[in-house]
Amino acid sequence: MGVSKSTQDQSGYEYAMAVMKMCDILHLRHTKIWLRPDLLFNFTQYAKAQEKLLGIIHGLTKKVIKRKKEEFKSGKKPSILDTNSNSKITEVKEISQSDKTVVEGLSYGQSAGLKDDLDVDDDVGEKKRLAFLDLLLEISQNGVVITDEEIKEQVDTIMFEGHDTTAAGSSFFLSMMGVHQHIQDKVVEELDQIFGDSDRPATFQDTLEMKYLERCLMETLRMYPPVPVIARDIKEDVTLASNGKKIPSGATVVIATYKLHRRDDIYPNAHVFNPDNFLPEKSANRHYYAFIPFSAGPRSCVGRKYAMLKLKVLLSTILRNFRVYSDLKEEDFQLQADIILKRAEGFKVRLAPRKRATKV
Ligand code: HEM
Repeated sequence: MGVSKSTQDQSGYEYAMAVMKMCDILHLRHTKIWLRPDLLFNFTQYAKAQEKLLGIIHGLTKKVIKRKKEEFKSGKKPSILDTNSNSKITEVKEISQSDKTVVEGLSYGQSAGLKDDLDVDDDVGEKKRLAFLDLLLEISQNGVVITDEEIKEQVDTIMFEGHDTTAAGSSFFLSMMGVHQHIQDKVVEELDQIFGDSDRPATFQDTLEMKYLERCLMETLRMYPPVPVIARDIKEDVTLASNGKKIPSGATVVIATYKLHRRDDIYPNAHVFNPDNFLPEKSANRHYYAFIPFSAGPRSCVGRKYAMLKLKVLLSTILRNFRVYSDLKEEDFQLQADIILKRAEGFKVRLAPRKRATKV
């Protein structure tokens, strides 16, 4: 949003907690059918709690926008994101090769040569970009009709989508590292090769070298997609190319990413955590839509490149400093990953400070 850290207070934490509690209420309404009609829901304690939580959530968004607007009016320059790959990590650089765009190190396992709607060709080279909120405010000043309410909704969307999914993804990743110690060894080895004894912050270039960590991350997103189902309302009749069956307009189609990612015909031993599923040669032979943690098509995740980048920086920083342990055993996991996960109330992951290999 282009709001510097020094201006942030506890509100970021309160925001995240409020979103978490709000999600609990939403999930409750999924499972407790009588809570679904607003008429009944409004009489419960949850309705009151919801009002309070939404006040916190929308309150922060409003505060951030207000502060930005004041900066705008006072003539303060908007935040420019530096895309210099050797300094801050802010932008993904795409490299154009012949007629197709190759996103180096960021293919997410999808088949080579195929592009999704977001892989646009004009996104080449180093660019100066505005932070998201600065951009919205700037276009609203330049005659584009976008109301304050619309800006608020966009900011709400990005703030929610951006933190909940990455939090889930990084938790699952660390859980996998704790359970699969030998895989963690390999990630740590790669990080030691990249960073040696240095404790400098990771750069964009470093993230491109985190090939094995990236494979582990993609394997985590395969087995435990933070968004396990997506759905679409069908606006016109659709005939499926695969079997000629017709889906009528008005139907809701639910796509279970979680189930798709567990298909043994696509991923042999699909219930086993195996980062090699994302070796380039394996990914190349898979259907483009066989791996869709970020969904696909025009409404797929706009933050996916940012998410992969930030996750790599976050997770590499943790694993450079800590060893992750779990109270679950790898054998248990490999046998029945999901049953164990469901049963594993109080499943703990421990972090222990780690000495750099090169220091020993
Ligand atoms: C591991 C991290 C993430 C995962 C797994 C993820 C997953 C998804 C999925 C599956 C969708 C599409 C839902 C659908 O098709 O109905 C989506 C949409 C979206 N995501 Fe993400 N996301 C992640 C991170 C982020 C981040 C970091 C941001 C923003 C900074 C973000 C912003 C959005 C937005 C704005 C949409 C809605 C796009 C639209 O409706 O056109 N996401 N995300």
